[in-house]
Amino acid sequence: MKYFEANFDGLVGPTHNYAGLSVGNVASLNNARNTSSPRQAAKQGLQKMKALRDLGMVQGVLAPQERPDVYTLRRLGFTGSDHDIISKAAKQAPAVLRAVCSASSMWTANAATISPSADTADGKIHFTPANLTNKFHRSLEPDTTGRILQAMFADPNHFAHHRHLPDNDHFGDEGAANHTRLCSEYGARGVELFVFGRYAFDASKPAPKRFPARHTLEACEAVARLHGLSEEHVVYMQQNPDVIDQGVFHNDVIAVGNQNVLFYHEEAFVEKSQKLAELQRKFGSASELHLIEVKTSEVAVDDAIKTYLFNTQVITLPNGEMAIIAPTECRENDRVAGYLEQLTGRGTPIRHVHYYDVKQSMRNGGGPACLRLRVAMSEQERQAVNPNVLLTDELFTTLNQWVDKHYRDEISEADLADPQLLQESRAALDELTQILHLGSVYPFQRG
Ligand SMILES: NCCC[C@H](NC(=O)CCC(=O)O)C(=O)O
Repeated sequence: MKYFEANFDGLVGPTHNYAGLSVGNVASLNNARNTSSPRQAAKQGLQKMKALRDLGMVQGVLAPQERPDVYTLRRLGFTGSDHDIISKAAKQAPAVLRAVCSASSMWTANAATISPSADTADGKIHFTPANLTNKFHRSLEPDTTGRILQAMFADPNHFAHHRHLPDNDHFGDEGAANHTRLCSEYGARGVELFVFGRYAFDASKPAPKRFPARHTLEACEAVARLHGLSEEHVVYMQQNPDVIDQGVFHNDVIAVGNQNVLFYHEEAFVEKSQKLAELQRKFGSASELHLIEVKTSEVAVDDAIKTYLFNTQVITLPNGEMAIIAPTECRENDRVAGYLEQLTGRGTPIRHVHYYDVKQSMRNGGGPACLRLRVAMSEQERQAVNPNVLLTDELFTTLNQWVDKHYRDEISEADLADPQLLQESRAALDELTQILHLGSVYPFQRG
């Protein structure tokens, strides 16, 4: 049977803005309070999705969330009509209003962790939404994410959905941004590499000092248990606390893998050689595992963070060759562009580099890899996916028209206080659930 990897990209929501919400994420803080363009952001995302589809990939769309989140404002004591609540929050708690307006669900690498059927005990694809506890604005995502994933992957014969882990920093879970599956081919059992920032229950272990480690070992272990993975096919690696302190808030800012390739920076991991040897052993010898290590002398951590060299997608094209999908920031940096140029000629499976402009997302610290959730699947499993979320030329046109109809050109901080934004957002999402046949996944549709 044919197996492949599908990418589900987050459609950027109508409230996309720069609120400086993510301490430890350098781009988010540097661009705080700048004016954003939701329309341009959504279109840049759609262009990348279309480009991957044109390369012959299976590409899907993951719907955004309802924002501003007035339900959370109600829980925080704001009362009255939705209009009143937003006005009061704008006056009394502007920082809270900014957080509940975030379109951060666009970074679907943080939506969930997914284990394909070849790896799980019951032969189903398993999904666990990430609880994203470390950032308030992101902790509002998991319930709706879970509903959207269930509406996309509904067939219980093929798909198993778990509830997100307990909402507490001890089980901080950032989803697939810290999870990499290595395998000889997509349909064969793989090794699932879980990367964490700290130990929740052992203060004697290394941890960053300046910026938070969002994801714990204990969260990784819980997800591996829920998904029915075998110990012999799982590796846990700790992120180097020093690079977290430089702004590597997720592993996908410093490493990316696909099939038999792991592309990572020299400084990415704690106990690197020992852990890579374990990975090598668990990977087995069905095919060669390519460990492509980028030295600090080739690209410094700082340049990797600025350009998102590792927040690239490494994809396998239909002809079996691999391509890197990079943000244009990589092409604009001489060192990084030079590195990528020579990489394609080095005899590794990576043969091509393609650059795309996702600047609206990059300014909040989200590159091409942050924008996508990967699901390795068989043709039979693909048949069980809600067909309306898979990108076609027609859906691409429909979604661009939908963006043109509903999205603002610009959003500044003051616009977040405009209650009209909630009405616009709900009207857009109501139409979107019809386009994507998702049913009533949003709180405003559920009464
Ligand atoms: N995987 C990339 C995630 C980027 C995301 N940025 C943000 O939420 C920034 C939002 C803002 O500052 O407006 C984060 O840090 O989790």
